[in-house]
Amino acid sequence: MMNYGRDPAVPAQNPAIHAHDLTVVRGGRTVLDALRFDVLPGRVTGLLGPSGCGKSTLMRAIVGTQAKVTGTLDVLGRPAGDPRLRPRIGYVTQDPSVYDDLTVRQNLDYFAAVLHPGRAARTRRRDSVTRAIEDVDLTRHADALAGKLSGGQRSRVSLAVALLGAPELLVLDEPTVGLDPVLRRDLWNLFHTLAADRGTTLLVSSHVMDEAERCHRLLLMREGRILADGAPDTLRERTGAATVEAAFLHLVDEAAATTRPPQPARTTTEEPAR
Ligand SMILES: Nc1ncnc2c1ncn2[C@@H]1O[C@H](COP(=O)(O)OP(=O)(O)OP(=O)(O)O)[C@@H](O)[C@H]1O
Repeated sequence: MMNYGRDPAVPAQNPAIHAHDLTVVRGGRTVLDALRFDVLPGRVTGLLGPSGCGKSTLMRAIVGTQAKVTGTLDVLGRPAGDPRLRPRIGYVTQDPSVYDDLTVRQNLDYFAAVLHPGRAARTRRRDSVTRAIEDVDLTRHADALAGKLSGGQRSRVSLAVALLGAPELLVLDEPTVGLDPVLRRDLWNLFHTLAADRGTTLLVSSHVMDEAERCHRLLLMREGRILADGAPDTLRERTGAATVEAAFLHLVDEAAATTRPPQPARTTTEEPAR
């Protein structure tokens, strides 16, 4: 793995996520292979790589829902999966987790009641529901049934659920898939607002490389390994590439060149192919 070191613009802080030798085996296959990286607090970190490279598995490990995780994985200063982390982390999977027969507000009311139960928390629940709906720009649709919303709107309801408890860490698995360019831009603006105004740490996965340019920091993944981490500018400068996509391809070629096994010498005693 190539580590480009700390971004000089970022002060030394305890990482929000620290991984060392992080390995995950699924169905007998090593899906994450000895990963080592830090995610800085209060920043938007993009987890980028092609489909199947292990992004969702890594996110599941971070939020504590993945089995067969070995090595070190600390999240907000505690081992991943520690029950005390649950209210501090918001996680949005690729499939929106909303009830179609409830309105947007009813969906959020339900999850808020799980998060902050009891009569005494009523005002807090109402305020956090209203704020979460505003955050994802669904105020106009608050009373619409979730089942009648578009795919993009439904995924924003899921995001609103994750925002309810004002989590310190937001883990978002491909949140912009299927969204039109305007919504994608608005969501990225929201991510930056959350980081800047609330100090939230965001880890956002995508397989669309142009989204990389919107992140403070990047973790570039391929085939269960981290190819590089660093700020987009640093990655571009280090590889001499004009875009993060070109930098990624450069790093893929570089990694292939260093790991390619020596070619066996051709001999004349080989049996001819039939
Ligand atoms: N239960 C399983 N058993 C064996 N292999 C699995 C299992 N689940 C996932 N995998 C494999 O693990 C690898 C990583 O999957 P993962 O879902 O983490 O990738 P991803 O980068 O999130 O992909 P996508 O963007 O398509 O969701 C894939 O190659 C997948 O085939």
